[in-house]
Amino acid sequence: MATPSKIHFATGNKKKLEEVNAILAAGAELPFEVVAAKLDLPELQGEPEEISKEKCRMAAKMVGGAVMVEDTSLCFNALHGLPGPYIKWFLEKLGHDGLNRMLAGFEDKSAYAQCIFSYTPGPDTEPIVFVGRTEGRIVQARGPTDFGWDPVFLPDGFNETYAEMDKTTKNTISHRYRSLDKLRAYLMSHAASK
Ligand SMILES: O=P(O)(O)OP(=O)(O)OP(=O)(O)OC[C@H]1O[C@@H](n2cnc3c(O)ncnc32)[C@H](O)[C@@H]1O
Ligand SMILES: [Mg+2]
Repeated sequence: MATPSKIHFATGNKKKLEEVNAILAAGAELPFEVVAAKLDLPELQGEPEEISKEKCRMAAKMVGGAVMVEDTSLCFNALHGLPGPYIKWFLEKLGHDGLNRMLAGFEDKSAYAQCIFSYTPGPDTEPIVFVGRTEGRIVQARGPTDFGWDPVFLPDGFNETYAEMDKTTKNTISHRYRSLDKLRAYLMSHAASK
């Protein structure tokens, strides 16, 4: 189905919205407009791709139009991918220090951040999924604490945590950038030619 002129980004997270806007603004001019829909969507459980699609279907019903949603996981390799989609609660209950302590008994501190965008042009269409990953490791918290687990995630190839680095740098290497870039390419290639 052709890309509509207006797509709702359904999220309750202001920081995600800021990054999505910044990432999209840094690229080519878009043939569609992204508008924020502050919906309080349930935190579903299950496999990440299924969670994301179901959330997208629910949001599309609520807004009655085209929707994109996004879910972010933080996966520790020593724990076979956990906390994964449950990172929100682990962070809330344990804090940055607790996330480090979870890995205290393991030599392997490697982790990856994963972002899944789902998009649907409307409530009656099956959502499609775009996955982006950034590899790194878990370190003691460094940098500003205004966005989730940014202070404890050190992306591979960098000496600064997500929290310490420039926003513009994070937005060219992040899990969010990598999945949103795929969604953007899809939307651009499906835009009706004028
Ligand atoms: O309404 P939604 O879009 O679901 O927003 P949310 O805050 O509930 O977000 P998630 O369900 O995706 O949960 C992911 C958790 O990881 C945090 N998070 C998401 N993206 C992040 C990023 O790029 N850096 C650090 N923390 C992030 C976020 O604050 C949550 O605690
Ligand atoms: Mg959520």
